[in-house]
Amino acid sequence: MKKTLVVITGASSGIGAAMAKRFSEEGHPLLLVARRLNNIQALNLPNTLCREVDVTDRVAFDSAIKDAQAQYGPVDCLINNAGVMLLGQIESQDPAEWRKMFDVNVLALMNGMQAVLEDMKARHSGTIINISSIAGKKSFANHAAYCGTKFAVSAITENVREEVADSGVRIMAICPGAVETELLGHTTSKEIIDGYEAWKTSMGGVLVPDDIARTAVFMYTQPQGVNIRDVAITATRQQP
Ligand SMILES: NC(=O)C1=CN([C@@H]2O[C@H](COP(=O)(O)OP(=O)(O)OC[C@H]3O[C@@H](n4cnc5c(N)ncnc54)[C@H](OP(=O)(O)O)[C@@H]3O)[C@@H](O)[C@H]2O)C=CC1
Ligand SMILES: O=CCS(=O)(=O)O
Repeated sequence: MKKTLVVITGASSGIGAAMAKRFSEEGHPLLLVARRLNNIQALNLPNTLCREVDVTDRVAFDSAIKDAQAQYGPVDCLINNAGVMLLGQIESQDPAEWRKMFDVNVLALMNGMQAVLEDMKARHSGTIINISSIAGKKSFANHAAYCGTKFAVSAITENVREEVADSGVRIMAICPGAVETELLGHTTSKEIIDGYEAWKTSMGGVLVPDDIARTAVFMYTQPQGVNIRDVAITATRQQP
């Protein structure tokens, strides 16, 4: 059977890059988007359109999806993975940091959902996987704004799931705990980064991106009539 188009945002590193490799191994044509075009091109995956897109640019995001559909047919799976984590305390954090997190983690994710949902509903098929976080289920030190974005992602995912369930379209969330990626590197407080690294060491290491990639493939490859709504996945030794 012909494999269908999978779109992955934030595929230039970490979890997104790992998912790109896994879905490509499954034989899917891909649209990979991120700002670092070199990184996604360097994955060198077959049947893959790589586009330099800032997901907060709705027009550019839509246009990349249209181009991929012209080449590979309808989007059967959209993975909204692009995200930023700028840890800090509300009393002292630069508001530009939380604005950026809400723009990328929440508003761009909604843009992505809107770009593909109408067509998926009309076809009575399709899957959207939103990458939320364990920080979308509970609070963590220095995570107030980030948790706000991920609680929003989880809430939007569940709400839209109900809205489109009757059409046969699946909406899923994956909520990872700490994963070894570049994510922490954008936080501006060295003290917070050091504390987070010490926490990771204290649990003997964390998940690797492929742990999440395998999870996404497992969820997606269930029959269309089966929707694994929400998966929380953490290192066994992660306590909170
Ligand atoms: N690592 C972890 O511990 C956890 C991560 N997550 C979530 O997983 C997702 C992936 O993060 P992870 O792999 O860890 O981190 P990385 O920093 O390695 O990857 C983040 C990805 O998002 C992309 N991105 C960021 N901003 C934009 C933008 N404006 N437009 C397009 N792409 C963008 C980056 O690409 P580029 O810079 O090239 O644009 C990059 O590919 C995020 O949503 C994160 O919140 C959830 C729980 C745990
Ligand atoms: O999303 C990030 C993972 S954690 O910091 O909440 O564990």
